[in-house]
Order: sequence, then C-alpha cells, then structure tokens
Amino acid sequence: MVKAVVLGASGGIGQPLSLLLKACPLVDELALYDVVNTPGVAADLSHISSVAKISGYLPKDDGLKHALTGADVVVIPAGIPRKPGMTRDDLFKVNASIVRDLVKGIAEFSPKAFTLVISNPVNSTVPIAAEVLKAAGVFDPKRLFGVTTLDVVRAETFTQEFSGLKDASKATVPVIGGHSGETIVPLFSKVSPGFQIPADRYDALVNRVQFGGDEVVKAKDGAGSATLSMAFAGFRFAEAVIKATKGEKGIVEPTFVYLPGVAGGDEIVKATGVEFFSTPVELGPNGAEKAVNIIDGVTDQEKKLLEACISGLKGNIEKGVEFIKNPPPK
Ligand SMILES: NC(=O)c1ccc[n+]([C@@H]2O[C@H](COP(=O)([O-])OP(=O)(O)OC[C@H]3O[C@@H](n4cnc5c(N)ncnc54)[C@H](O)[C@@H]3O)[C@@H](O)[C@H]2O)c1
Ligand SMILES: O=C(O)C[C@H](O)C(=O)O
Repeated sequence: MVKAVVLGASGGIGQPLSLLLKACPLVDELALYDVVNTPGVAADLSHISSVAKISGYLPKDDGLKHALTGADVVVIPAGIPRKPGMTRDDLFKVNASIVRDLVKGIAEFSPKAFTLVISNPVNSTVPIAAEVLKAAGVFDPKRLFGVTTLDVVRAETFTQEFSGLKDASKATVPVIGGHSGETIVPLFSKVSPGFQIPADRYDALVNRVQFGGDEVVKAKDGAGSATLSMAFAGFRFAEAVIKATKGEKGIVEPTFVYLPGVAGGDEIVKATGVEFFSTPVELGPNGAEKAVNIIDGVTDQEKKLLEACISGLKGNIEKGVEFIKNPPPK
C-alpha cells in the first residue's frame, strides 16, 4: 500500500502533479492538502477510474493531520512562484515559513515519510526542512529530497539534437549542485550514451540549463513559473522513489540531499565543502541509499562552473539553516 500526499495540491504544479499521481497504478491512496480549493480538485480527480483512493483537505478540522497520517511519500509544491525580474531567493520571505510549517506537520504526523521538496528556493527550503526535522528529533537524511529533476529533464531535452535520441529521457545527462542559476551545473562530459556537445554551442547550452526557469517565467509574463514541466519532473522523481521502495533496483536520479547522512556523501562534502548538494543518488527501499560522486574527472570548464555553484550554494544553505536556528523576530 502506498499513500502519497501533495501539499499545495491546488496550485499550478499541485494540480497536474496530483493528476499524474492519481493516474499512477503504484499509488493506492492520494491525499491533497492546500489552503484553498482541495475539495474541488479532489472531487474532480475522484471521477478518474484509476486505483488511487482520493481525499482533499483544507487547514480546518485538522486537515493537515488527516492528510499526512499514514503517508509514505509527501510532495511539497506549496508556496508562491516567481514573476519576471525576481530571483528564486526573492521567494524566501514567503516560502520559508510555508515550508517550515508544513514540515513541522510531517515531523508530527508522518515522520517516516519520504519528503520531496519542490517549493523554491530549493537551495534554502531543503535545509529548512532538515532543521525542522532535526529539531523534532526525526531527521533521516535518506528520506529528505530537494527535487531538482526539472534541471535534468531540461538538460535531456536541450541536448536532444546531439544525443540523437527520439526519446530524450533515455539519455543520462547529470546535473548537479543546486537549483538556481549558477548553482545548477550540467556535466556534459558525463553524458551517456556518450555524445559530444560542439565547443561553439557549450556556453549557450549551459546557460540554457541554468536559466531555463527564467525562459518560462518570461513567457508566462507574470502568470507564474514552470508548472506542467515541473509536474512531469516531480512525478518522475516521486515515481522513482516509490518504485525503489517496492524493491526495483538500479534507480539513480540526481536530487538535493544532506550528504553527511547518505552513504558516499562525506566524500562529496570533502570535495565541495557543502553539506547539501544535488548529485546522482541511488534509491532503495529506505530512500537515498548512496550518493554517487561524479565530480572526479570533470573538465576544466566544469570545474569553473562548480566553483561558482559552491560559492552561491553556501549562502543559500546558511540562510535556510539560520532561519530555523535563529528565527527572525516576528
Ligand atoms: N523545484 C523546482 O524545480 C520548481 C519548479 C517550478 C516551481 N517551483 C516552485 O514551486 C512552488 C509552487 O509553484 P506553483 O507554480 O505551483 O505556484 P502556485 O501559486 O500556482 O501554487 C502554489 C499553491 O500552494 C498553496 N499554498 C500556499 N500556502 C500554503 C500552505 N501554507 N499550505 C498548503 N498550501 C499552500 C497555494 O494555495 C497554491 O495552491 C513555487 O515556490 C515555485 O517557485 C519549483
Ligand atoms: O524558475 C522558477 O522560478 C521555477 C523553477 O525553479 C524552474 O526552474 O522552472
């Protein structure tokens, strides 16, 4: 039995993500939680003739408790999205406390659930989630993931003309680091099946992967950021976690994790100097079984990208940790 929960289920990501989870035969029960509209979204999805039993909750009547109780996988796309001219860090002021409060609920009602954080800025919201879980004494680093799959999906898509694959998702194009601008580091030297990016296209492709989110924010012109591609990516990662819990072997996806708590992570901390980092992670029945170090042997161009990534990431992580350890005055 798998119970999946979406926190922020009525939003631009939440609705299509809930649709994909409702349609997934691996999900037996799906609970939707949001501050608005969940009864309607749940009623709509409940007419779909798939396996998952669906329910919708609002904050009233202990909605968060009922949504989370018995959860195996909790996906969090709650919070405000960017408008043109904003950075992801500009979302911190609003989203930090939304994520904090939802993760407090997870700590209380479903401390063993796999928690997948989509809400931006991911580089800070995941450290916030970790600190909340630590403070509650229930932090298991193998069960907390920042969802960076959209960067991987973009990298697969934007390199398709070079991979030559009809189905771009069949390529492995590792993207590591964090999830904002220069903290996003595509490793084109580590693609498989091996293919070459022409030197005169390299900078533009790296830039497109790093700033793909801005492309969508600009095109939506004030109506938000990526929602449909994010729902696709969020579902891909959630499905990978669920399949791994059911015993499927060999599932490896890049995700933003607390490295010291994952096997193989210490080596990456030594190489990068940061404790939270997105790297390919082998998933298993207990979540993040192994953090794979693919930094060794990167090109000089990639080393430079990594330097910029790490200097940006440090501040983002610190900001999230401090938000819980030394909360700002109310
Ligand atoms: N990780 C990624 O790659 C990635 C990609 C795209 C978007 N995002 C982020 O995902 C978040 C959501 O984006 P969106 O486009 O779906 O936004 P949206 O505004 O369309 O939806 C957000 C939903 O969250 C709900 N919400 C707000 N406060 C809540 C709370 N306390 N509890 C429960 N629900 C609450 C809102 O009611 C709304 O339905 C944003 O922060 C965005 O930046 C991350
Ligand atoms: O760009 C954004 O703000 C949303 C998301 O992080 C993305 O990469 O599309």
